[in-house]
Amino acid sequence: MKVILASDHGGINLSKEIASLLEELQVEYEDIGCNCADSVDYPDYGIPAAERVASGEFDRGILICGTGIGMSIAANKVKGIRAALVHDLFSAKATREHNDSNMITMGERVIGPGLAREIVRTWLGTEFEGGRHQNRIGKVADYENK
Ligand SMILES: O=C(CO)[C@H](O)[C@H](O)[C@H](O)COP(=O)(O)O
Repeated sequence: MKVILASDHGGINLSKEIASLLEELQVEYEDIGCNCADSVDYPDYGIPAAERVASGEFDRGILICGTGIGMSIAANKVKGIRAALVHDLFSAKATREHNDSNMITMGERVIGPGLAREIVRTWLGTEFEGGRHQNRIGKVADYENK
């Protein structure tokens, strides 16, 4: 599995934590930044990351900002992206099983690194259930393709 990782300045510390988790798990990943202390704009990182998931270059993406909300809004504008804002373990599992989410977003100002690491571990390790959920995400895709 190939994962793309991105953050704005509000998510930089958590992003480094998640990068080290991906290394521990031996997951192939690319960190596209921001890797900076300066204030930046989350769409400048979230949208390019989402485009690279939508194109098939990466299987999954992890986006981090202060709240996770800005990154979620931005990523979900990209056709083919199902980005879930996740701050608990139940949602991390459910959004893979039910939504086949291909990106998650988290907020460094919302949760600590221990929970964030468990969320990523759970999300990466959970399969989509298909069935009735396939019909539902299909309806979203149909709307997106109109
Ligand atoms: O978009 C966001 C809020 O939904 C992100 O959390 C940003 O990281 C946040 O807005 C950045 O805020 P700052 O005051 O410019 O650091």
